[in-house]
Amino acid sequence: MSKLGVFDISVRYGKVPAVNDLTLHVTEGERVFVSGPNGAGKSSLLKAISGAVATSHGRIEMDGDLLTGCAPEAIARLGLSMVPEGREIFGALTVEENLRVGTGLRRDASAVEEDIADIYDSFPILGERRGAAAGALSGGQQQMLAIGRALMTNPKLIMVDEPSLGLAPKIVDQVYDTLCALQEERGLTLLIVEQSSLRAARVGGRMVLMRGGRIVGEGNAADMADRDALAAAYFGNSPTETEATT
Ligand SMILES: Nc1ncnc2c1ncn2[C@@H]1O[C@H](COP(=O)(O)OP(=O)(O)OP(=O)(O)O)[C@@H](O)[C@H]1O
Repeated sequence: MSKLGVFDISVRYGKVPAVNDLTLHVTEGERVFVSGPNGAGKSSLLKAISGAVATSHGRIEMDGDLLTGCAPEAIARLGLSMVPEGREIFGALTVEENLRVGTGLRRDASAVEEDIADIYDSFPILGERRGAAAGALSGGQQQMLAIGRALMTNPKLIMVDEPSLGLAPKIVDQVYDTLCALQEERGLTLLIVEQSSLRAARVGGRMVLMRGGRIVGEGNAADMADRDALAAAYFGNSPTETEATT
């Protein structure tokens, strides 16, 4: 069953095209990696889905609900959460205050407490450090906090923009182990921007390769890492173009 449907969307920043006529379908419970070189439009795609940037045409649906034109808060209420690139943690606030950001308007105060307890169950280190300033956490712990905060709206679909950024490989392993465990426990659908095709192959899932705002390759992450599709995109030929010339 299709969880997320992106139909022929484009995103522009003034005259700069970032996403061009892109169509993508994500099935419920699926794990999809979006890869590709810098400037390919990966972040813009995620931002368009979460409502953070407007599309110039096309439409986006989740569970049949139209997301296009909705405010990010309304999209979050429908069950879609985003962990942004760079995490956007409030360093001067405590871990727990970071988790509570945005819950002030929730009427279900007891459910907020339960959600926080659930997050401490999933991330014991956050529970241990609940009173510490978030800025004092390690990079890996901050990534866990950003994921924990995204869980506070009880999403069914989580988008994560470059969870590996700036983290040592061992810590990246832990972040992905946690994401995969959460996916299993909560039946989540995951859409992840990941620069490393090898990493995506190791974690497993479907990989979508972007270049110039378009999808230029798609397949099982392990197969994609084996092929030269990624290199082709980096060096200027789409996989189809490469095949045509060999
Ligand atoms: N706020 C902005 N204003 C103007 N142009 C932008 C803005 N954000 C992104 N762009 C441009 O849009 C295009 C796509 O950028 P985007 O950040 O979506 O790509 P990306 O694949 O996520 O790259 P990276 O891996 O470097 O984050 C690039 O040409 C970029 O320079």
